[in-house]
Amino acid sequence: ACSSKFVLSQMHPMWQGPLAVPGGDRQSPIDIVVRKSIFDSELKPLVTSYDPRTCQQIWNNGYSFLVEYDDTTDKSTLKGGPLKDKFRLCQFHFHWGETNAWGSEHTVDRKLFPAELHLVHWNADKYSLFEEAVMEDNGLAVIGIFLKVGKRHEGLQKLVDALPAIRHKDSVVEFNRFDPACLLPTNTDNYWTYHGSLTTPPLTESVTWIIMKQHIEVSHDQLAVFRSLLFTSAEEEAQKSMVNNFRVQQPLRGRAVRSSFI
Ligand SMILES: NS(=O)(=O)c1c(F)cccc1F
Ligand SMILES: [Zn+2]
Repeated sequence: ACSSKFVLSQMHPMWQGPLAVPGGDRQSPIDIVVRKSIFDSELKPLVTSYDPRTCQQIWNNGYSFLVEYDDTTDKSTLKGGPLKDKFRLCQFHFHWGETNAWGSEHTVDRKLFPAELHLVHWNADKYSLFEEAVMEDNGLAVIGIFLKVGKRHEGLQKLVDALPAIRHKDSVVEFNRFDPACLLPTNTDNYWTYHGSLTTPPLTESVTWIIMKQHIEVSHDQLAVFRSLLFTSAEEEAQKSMVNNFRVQQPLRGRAVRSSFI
């Protein structure tokens, strides 16, 4: 699975990261200005094919919590949409705030959501490992899904129930048979797409972002459990609650944001 050692390299909750990234003209996240996005009729519907049996573990990496999948075969894949190649799911994780007023990384016409889900995939047609793909400009495809507070998300509850076991940084528990498809919105045909970067170190500009127009709903209590996680390990004295683990928005630098819908 794609061990996100990359994310380990930063600890600070309101991580701002290096001010300038070498050649950083396609950084993420960004604000999506709807009226400036360009409808592209060539954009296809997304094709996801996820096998819950490839779900392996859930762990706290000191920045977010990750659900990791076995990406040694083509069992859980993403294709279609803006993508030419077939991508393998390696992990999904979230970003959230200390209150419901903010927490997402991307925004839509400056609208902030309380949280954002990222499903991370790498280009298995061109590369053989996540660690390799992450350095290439067509290496990764990340689906971004906004969370809103509302009714309880039944599918998410299994994941929420596992969080107390990984309260501290570097804790991991076995986690099987979770189908990430249950976290997708009902409509996955409407999305924005643009070329960007990882939003955590090493910030490599290797990501085709696919941001869903339709959000999913989770309950206030489910989100509160996210905030019960800690940035700090069991050994550390001061416990810091894991909140505001999002990056600040980055300049568009002339990039086009395309939409799959009018
Ligand atoms: N946030 S993000 O989706 O850009 C991301 C990745 F794609 C890969 C690893 C860590 C990470 F945080
Ligand atoms: Zn992310």
